Amino acid sequence: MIHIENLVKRYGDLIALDHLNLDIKEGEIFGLLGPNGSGKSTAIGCMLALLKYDKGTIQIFGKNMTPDSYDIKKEIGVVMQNVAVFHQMSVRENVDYFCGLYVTDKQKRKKLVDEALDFVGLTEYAKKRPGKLSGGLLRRLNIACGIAHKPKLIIMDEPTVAVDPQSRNRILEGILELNRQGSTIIYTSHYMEEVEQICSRIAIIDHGHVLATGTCEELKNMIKTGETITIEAINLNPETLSEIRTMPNVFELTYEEQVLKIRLSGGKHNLISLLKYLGDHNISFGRVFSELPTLNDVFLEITGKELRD
Ligand SMILES: Nc1ncnc2c1ncn2[C@@H]1O[C@H](COP(=O)(O)OP(=O)(O)OP(=O)(O)O)[C@@H](O)[C@H]1O
Repeated sequence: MIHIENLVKRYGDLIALDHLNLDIKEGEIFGLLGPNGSGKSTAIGCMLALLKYDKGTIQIFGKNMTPDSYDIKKEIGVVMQNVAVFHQMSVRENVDYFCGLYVTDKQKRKKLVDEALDFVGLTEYAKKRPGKLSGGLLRRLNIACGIAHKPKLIIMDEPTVAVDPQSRNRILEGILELNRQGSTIIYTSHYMEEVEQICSRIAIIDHGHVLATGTCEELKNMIKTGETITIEAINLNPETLSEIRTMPNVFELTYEEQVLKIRLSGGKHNLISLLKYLGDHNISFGRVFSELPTLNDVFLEITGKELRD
């Protein structure tokens, strides 16, 4: 559905996209995951031909995307990071206006607008002005405006930023439903939990470059970390730390602010062995956590820094 090859975009001296390559298939919810400033919004702007780029090609539905590719654009729905609605119009009039850019038949549009309002749970607010809506409801209105014309491809740029948990869940559920109804979705976020929850495939990007692509499982299998064990323990001495470091499967150990963090490369019964070691050496400890790898671990291993930074 989308093929992006060697995309380069500069803002003056800054290289925002550095030979970005992406292939997105029909039916996917494709996550673009990267920290702030990694180039997600710029990539979207280029895909939509809203930004000029310096090098590379972008094909959507098998055709080159250009600013006047109206046949392609009418099949795309966009939900941008910043809420863009008209405050002097009602909720319903806003959705009707944006839907009207694609659908001229009034009867057909009425049905689509009703469906979109119902879909985002704003039917009861239809006559209200956007200024009367909470932040979460405003985001839902932004989504209704972008999807009412039932596009084949929906591009969402961080639609849940600064949204309360209830609206966030509603938005994520809505995205899954849109996908079930047949839309392919591109979803950008720096929240790894969201991406993990809804995306069928993910590209991790940093500095305008794709670092890894795959399903969540595939990405986690690319890294050495199989398990991370965290133990609260006070005043561990260097001898203890070096003994733990030599235990089977341990490949990294840190001890900061009385918290011991051990990364292990797979293996079984790691936690039991560690607790036995602490017990045998009369070392008292507080809370203990064992975690399977997250997308943050994938990012950390590839870049050496946290996704949350
Ligand atoms: N109009 C602009 N002029 C100059 N630099 C820009 C412009 N827009 C973005 N940048 C820079 O390009 C880089 C990529 O930014 P971009 O907004 O695409 O990243 P992002 O991953 O979408 O981040 P965020 O989640 O914060 O929106 C950043 O270094 C950013 O400061």
